[in-house]
Amino acid sequence: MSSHLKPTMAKGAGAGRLQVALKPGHSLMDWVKLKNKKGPSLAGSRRQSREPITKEELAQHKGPEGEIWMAIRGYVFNVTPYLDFHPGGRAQLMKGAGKDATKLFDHYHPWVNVAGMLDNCCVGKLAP
Ligand code: HEM
Repeated sequence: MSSHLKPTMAKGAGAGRLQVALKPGHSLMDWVKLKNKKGPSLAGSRRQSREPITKEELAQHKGPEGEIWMAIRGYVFNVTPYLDFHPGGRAQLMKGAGKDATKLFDHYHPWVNVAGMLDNCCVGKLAP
């Protein structure tokens, strides 16, 4: 095997990969189309509020019923519509439900542009 192929192999089929099979119609492209569709935002009940969100309010949105919220890098996102689109699966994403998941997020994929991918799901800023 030529050496330039090694990183792809390591990230792909090899051991330690936690990527799941997504349901049909739930690819990254499908998500981008859905989130960019004209219409109401995907932020859910609180609707991209200017009022910062406290840790207590965040903690009320951890399921199993209602919306699932998650704070990453200072912003709170309603990840409910994204659950079935997450390449790491629902269970992994749920680990951060109702809390500041920045550390978990950066542990698995610091390169993922959360603000770009979940812009339409942003509920507001996390209160300091
Ligand atoms: C508790 C929070 C989270 C955890 C524990 C988590 C975990 C994971 C895991 C285990 C994978 C599979 C990594 C692999 O390929 O082996 C993954 C992939 C991915 N996750 Fe998450 N994730 C979290 C939150 C998020 C959020 C909020 C987003 C939305 C922007 C996101 C977007 C992605 C993307 C795009 C991939 C594919 C990355 C790639 O293949 O380069 N994740 N995640």
